[in-house]
Amino acid sequence: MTDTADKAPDTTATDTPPPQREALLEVDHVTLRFGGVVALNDVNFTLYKGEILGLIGPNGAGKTTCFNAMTGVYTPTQGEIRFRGERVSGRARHKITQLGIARTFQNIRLFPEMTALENVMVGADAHHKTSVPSALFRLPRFWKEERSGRDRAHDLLRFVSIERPGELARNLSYGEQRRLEIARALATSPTLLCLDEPAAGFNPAEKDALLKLIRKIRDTGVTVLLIEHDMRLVMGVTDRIVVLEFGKKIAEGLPAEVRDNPAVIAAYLGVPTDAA
Ligand SMILES: Nc1ncnc2c1ncn2[C@@H]1O[C@H](COP(=O)(O)OP(=O)(O)OP(=O)(O)O)[C@@H](O)[C@H]1O
Repeated sequence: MTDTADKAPDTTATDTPPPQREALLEVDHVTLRFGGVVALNDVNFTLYKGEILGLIGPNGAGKTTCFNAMTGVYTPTQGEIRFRGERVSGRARHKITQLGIARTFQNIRLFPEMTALENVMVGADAHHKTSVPSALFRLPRFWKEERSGRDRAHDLLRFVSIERPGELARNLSYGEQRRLEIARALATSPTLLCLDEPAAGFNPAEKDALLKLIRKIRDTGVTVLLIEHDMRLVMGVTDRIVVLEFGKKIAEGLPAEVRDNPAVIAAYLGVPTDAA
């Protein structure tokens, strides 16, 4: 993770839109109010299977609220969110995980006193079929799931380049902890992975490694939704970008289109659109 710090990221991923346009997640005219605050205002976009979609916007634009609405933390005031055609709005969080949506958080939320391996195995539990009696009495199904969960957790740790599965999460480096969160989310075998500012606090070399990891995740067939403030990373890794400002969608398109969009430039520079 040290030799690529100053190289511009490979932007080939931005040249071609995804070949298949099968809708995976539809945010259908979603409005979400917190009292007087309109955190999302008639937001409408579709995430297609197999793509890496960036969700960007200045602080307070509504990005995390949008993630929270997709993952069952909040129910939209108006509109709905559909995943593979099924309504997710208002469903319990664990049901949404079982449908195939996983996420990481802006602030690291690991179990610090558990090992890296155990943290990932907790993620895999979302799909375990072991009944309570089977777990209590250690019936064969329990051991079978325990073993396969452990093997898969080892594979996932290798996938995110964590070499110390037995280390307590709190003893891992900051970068490792962030990657461990990703491994734990992947352990739920998601169809869609939502990453909330995964590069926060990373140095350029760590960002380059993360860019490669996100592509590797997509190459395994997982669709990725990425909230990220680092424009170099966003422009380098996403296929398309949706831009929010004050809860409204102000732009959507290929990274190059979004980068040159006057409304987006104005939103980031904090000047009125017609002055940009
Ligand atoms: N639980 C809540 N109660 C009240 N207001 C909220 C709540 N969550 C978010 N908001 C407000 O909704 C708006 C959107 O916030 P949100 O966190 O979604 O923005 P963001 O784009 O993720 O910002 P950042 O980049 O700073 O994380 C903000 O005005 C915020 O203060």
